[in-house]
Amino acid sequence: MTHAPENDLPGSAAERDALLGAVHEAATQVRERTPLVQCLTNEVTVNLVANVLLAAGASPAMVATPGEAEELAHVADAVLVNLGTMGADHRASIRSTVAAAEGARTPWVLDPVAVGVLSLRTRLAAEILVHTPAVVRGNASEIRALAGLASAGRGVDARDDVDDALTAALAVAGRTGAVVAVSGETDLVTDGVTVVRLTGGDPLLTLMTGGGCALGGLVAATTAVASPLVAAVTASAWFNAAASDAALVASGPGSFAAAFVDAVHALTTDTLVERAAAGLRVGALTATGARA
Ligand SMILES: Nc1ncnc2c1ncn2[C@@H]1O[C@H](COP(=O)(O)OP(=O)(O)OP(=O)(O)O)[C@@H](O)[C@H]1O
Ligand SMILES: Cc1ncsc1CCO
Ligand SMILES: [Mg+2]
Repeated sequence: MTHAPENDLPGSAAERDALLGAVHEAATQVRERTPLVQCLTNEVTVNLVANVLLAAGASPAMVATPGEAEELAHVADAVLVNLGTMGADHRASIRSTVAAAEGARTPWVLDPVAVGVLSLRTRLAAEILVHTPAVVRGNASEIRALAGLASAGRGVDARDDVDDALTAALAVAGRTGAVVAVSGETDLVTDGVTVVRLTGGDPLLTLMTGGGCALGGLVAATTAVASPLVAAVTASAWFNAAASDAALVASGPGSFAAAFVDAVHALTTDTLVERAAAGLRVGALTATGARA
């Protein structure tokens, strides 16, 4: 079932306050519990993903070799699966690891990099989506492609608008049971009923390779300590606030990347929630488009 974006109606102040409280608790728990996040990520951005996870307070493990990746999925607190580069070993590990994570009830997050552009990864994404991911996190073009809608995607970067992806996000959430998080100038997070939009951040995030990949990593870390919806909202808010802080001191994309990792680390949970409150809108849908 799909919904028109205009059927997404504003939520109450109480719902918004409850979500902000849950964001505070989730960020606190990431730092207190240091979740072990197994990352099957791409060769381009692996270092940034690990550094952002460490800066946030999580413990990354880039364990992606067939034969041991599925073993760690039983022990890890969460798993990130990123389709950015598609070597044969990576594909084999992804298949066995998502099955292991599902069996062990370890939450896992899919980042469907460039799905819709290339058929090998598009087929792999469809194949693994049946293994109950907690969150699917991608840009608007990727989420549209996952839903089987026409997408303007050409490479790893989005060519579609986040608001155009709401219908697609709802379709993917309905089909997989996952929370869907769409990143862009405004981020959108939905479980198929609640729709959260977050503004903030900085365009410099798009000139640093791996912004989306690292966001997927932080979403995964947070699924270890919070519900998938709260995890995706917390990670998005954390990125938006840290990017704004980093942009104040950076002189370009290179220094921004270093400043961004510093800002992820420096952000207090109180400040994170204050900044999230300034850029967060909560809405809800029902099957008929009426207020839930
Ligand atoms: N125009 C923008 N202004 C502010 N923040 C943005 C903008 N575009 C994207 N972002 C932020 O950048 C981060 C990464 O999102 P993006 O949509 O670029 O992911 P992606 O396309 O998957 O990136 P990647 O290149 O890592 O694959 C998110 O936190 C998002 O909110
Ligand atoms: C640039 C690039 N190419 C394959 S994966 C990747 C990182 C952004 O998704
Ligand atoms: Mg991406």
